[in-house]
Amino acid sequence: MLPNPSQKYAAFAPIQLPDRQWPDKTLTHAPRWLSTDLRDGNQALAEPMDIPRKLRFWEQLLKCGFKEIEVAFPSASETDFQFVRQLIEEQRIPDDVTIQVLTQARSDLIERTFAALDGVKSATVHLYNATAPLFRRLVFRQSQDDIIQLAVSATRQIRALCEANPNTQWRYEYSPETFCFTEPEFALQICEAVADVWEPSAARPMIINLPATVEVNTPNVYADQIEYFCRHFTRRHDVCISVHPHNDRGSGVASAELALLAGADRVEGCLFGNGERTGNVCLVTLAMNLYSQGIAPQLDFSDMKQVVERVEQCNQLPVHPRHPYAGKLAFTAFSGSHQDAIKKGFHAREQADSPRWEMPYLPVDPEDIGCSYEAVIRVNSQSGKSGAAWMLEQNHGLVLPRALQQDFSRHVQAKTDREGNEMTLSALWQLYRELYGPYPLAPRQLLDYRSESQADGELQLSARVQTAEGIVTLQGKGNGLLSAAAAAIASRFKMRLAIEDYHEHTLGRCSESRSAAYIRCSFKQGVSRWGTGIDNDVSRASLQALLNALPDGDAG
Ligand SMILES: CC(=O)SCCNC(=O)CCNC(=O)[C@H](O)C(C)(C)COP(=O)(O)OP(=O)(O)OC[C@H]1O[C@@H](n2cnc3c(N)ncnc32)[C@H](O)[C@@H]1OP(=O)(O)O
Ligand SMILES: CC(C)C(=O)C(=O)O
Ligand SMILES: [Mg+2]
Repeated sequence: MLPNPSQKYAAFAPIQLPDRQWPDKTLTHAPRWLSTDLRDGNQALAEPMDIPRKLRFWEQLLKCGFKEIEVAFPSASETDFQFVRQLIEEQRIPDDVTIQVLTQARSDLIERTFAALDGVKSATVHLYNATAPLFRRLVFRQSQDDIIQLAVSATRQIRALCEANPNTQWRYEYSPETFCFTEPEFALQICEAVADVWEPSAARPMIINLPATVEVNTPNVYADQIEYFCRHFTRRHDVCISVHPHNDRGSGVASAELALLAGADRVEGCLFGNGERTGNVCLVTLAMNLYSQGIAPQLDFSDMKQVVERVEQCNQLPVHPRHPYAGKLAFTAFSGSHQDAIKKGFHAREQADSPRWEMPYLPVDPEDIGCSYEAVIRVNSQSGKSGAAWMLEQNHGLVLPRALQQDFSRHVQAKTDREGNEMTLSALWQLYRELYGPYPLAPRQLLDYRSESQADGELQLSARVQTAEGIVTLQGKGNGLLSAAAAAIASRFKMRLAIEDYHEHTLGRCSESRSAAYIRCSFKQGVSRWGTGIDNDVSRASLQALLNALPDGDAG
């Protein structure tokens, strides 16, 4: 890279608009959406879609609720042409959906475009030509007047062809391609000239699409350009102003949002930001951003995973795991403090009587877009006590006491740090059972027990326990079941122990629920250990928890 890049790259001169209004506006409703996945998205693929792939994508777009879909550049290829024919001839276009097709301002290409559209009920014909100084000078080698003439005469031809086919409801879209680095006055001038030919009205709909063909500015500059255009365009109230941001600087979404504040009515883009170079603006992100602010986006992503799968299949490109709302990791927290806050958020939500979503770190409820809470918290060496506790609670119903969470977390931390891996749920559960029970077959498995109240108010316990050496019988007395059991263990296994902590809860909500018991015992030299027992009977669960808290072997 250059030590002084200014020798090579000139900074863009921002537009002068000191009385700009857009910074004080807020978004209150969804814009009109146009998906250009089958055109701008498609033209950016190494292997453009064949007709079956295009059809699958088309069905997906309908399912998501798109009402305007740019389906092809019919004069570009036989595939694109035939795709449009197939949609029309097989009557695949719902009455409330308008297809759009793109053409250059070249007479033969316009003819071919109309041939593709023959017999369609309604369609938008989209004409583009680049207007920026660099393109006028380098690509077209034409003056401003020549460039205006190119657009005007193509519009005349399009109008005539529309009028020659009155059975179709026609809409016309004009894009001064490269708008975002065209002189604002010239962009206005060419759009005025084109609109003078089309004569837009309610009966003759027109869309002026102002693309950020290559994103060259910060989004506020694009917003200024849009506001300037909207304020000065003579026929503003007769046209729909559309934006078409690309993402070269990574701010396509911000550009679209600020452009909407600045007066745009419509956004063109692609699902998950596919499109030329770094992509078109991502329509999923834009829609979900509105949704997260309580605004119905008029697009449906209730089954986000399915949409991702279908789009990946059609585009043959992966959706990034960190893609907003849709990536595999979009709702996942590995880090301890995030997990702790999310776990508290979910607990608070269970108690809350308001539907309001108030969740640390999660801007929307994953359930709304068909994602389970399973992937929300995952455990590795960056995780704290809450992560592992959450996974056990969600998947095994165990609500660990805080001190047990801390104890377990130390073991999880040591293991994940040592192995450098994420810990799966099954590995986590296995570690938990190894440390605390409940085992399928514990080293000391309670078989049965009897307890009797004594005249002195104490309880006499007799319990049979299966050990590796065979069945042993424990006998002890205490002022309750657990103290009797502790006395019995102390005498049978020759260990000193004291019960320091005891917790129990039911697993699940029905009356046949099982119980989980957690016990912490201290042994000599300050050693303490936890055990967990699960049983249909709470007393058996407690006794087993106590047995599971004992150290291996007979030495205490
Ligand atoms: C920003 C965008 O996404 S714009 C859309 C871009 N999409 C595509 O290009 C995909 C489909 N395109 C194609 O298949 C081909 O480019 C075609 C069929 C349209 C045209 O192919 P060709 O006739 O071989 O021309 P080519 O693609 O090289 O186009 C360049 C010529 O078109 C001219 N041109 C470029 N854009 C336009 C336009 N919008 N209107 C009129 N002429 C144009 C160029 O100045 C150049 O003219 P020249 O040959 O006299 O120098
Ligand atoms: C054809 C136009 C709208 C385009 O795709 C662009 O400018 O990016
Ligand atoms: Mg584009």
